[in-house]
Amino acid sequence: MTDPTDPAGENEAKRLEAGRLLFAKECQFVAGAATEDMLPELDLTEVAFAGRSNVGKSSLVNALTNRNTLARTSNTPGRTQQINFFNLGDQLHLVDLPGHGYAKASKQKIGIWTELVNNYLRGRSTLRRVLLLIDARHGLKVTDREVMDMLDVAAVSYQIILTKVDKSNQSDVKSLTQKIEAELAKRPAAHPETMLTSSVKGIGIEALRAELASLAEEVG
Ligand SMILES: Nc1nc2c(ncn2[C@@H]2O[C@H](COP(=O)(O)OP(=O)(O)OP(=O)(O)O)[C@@H](O)[C@H]2O)c(=O)[nH]1
Ligand SMILES: [Mg+2]
Repeated sequence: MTDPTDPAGENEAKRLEAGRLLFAKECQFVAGAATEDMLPELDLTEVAFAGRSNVGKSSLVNALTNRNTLARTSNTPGRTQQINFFNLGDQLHLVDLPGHGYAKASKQKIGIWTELVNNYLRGRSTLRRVLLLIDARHGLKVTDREVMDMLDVAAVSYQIILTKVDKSNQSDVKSLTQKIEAELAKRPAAHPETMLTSSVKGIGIEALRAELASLAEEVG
């Protein structure tokens, strides 16, 4: 759709180029924190990938950075068991979180991860935005709304990212997006627009790179 404030699409082209440039930079694993005292220094702007187990957080980090094995992925919910930090070109930390909610792990382990993740999300001063990933087939679940409530209370900015859109038909994805936007509109703060992605098909990846580049640039 043509943006009336950018009829020739020049700003959009610039945004996409900034995304391409940022994500062409080297991306390196920095730290895996299983406890709060293992979190790295507060030296870079951070964007965190949150959401239920198996929603595709680690896959999205890999798709964005164009690396198959940077973040480990699996069919089994509960693959990521610590907070993994990746340094992208010394400009941004991409933060891959363990899943909220159901995972094939013990109750005790899930409790420990949930507390670690929630404390990170609520209390990290360099955390610029949380990408809350939602499986496009399933929509918002109780645990997602709990995370949204927590972030609203903590005044942390979050953006809904629908994942695995390759597995749904377009009209279902469209109506889910509208439903989510309507729900977001009732919440206390404004939230960036919901984005649609598929790590497998590469859908929405360029657009999300551009979005994250704009966050990396806004430091200061
Ligand atoms: N079809 C399809 N499958 C996907 C997509 N993204 C991820 N998957 C698959 O979904 C499964 C889970 O992906 P992960 O990236 O490990 O999910 P996660 O959210 O990191 O999971 P946890 O670390 O367990 O919380 C894997 O089998 C992926 O191959 C996608 O866009 N499309
Ligand atoms: Mg993972």
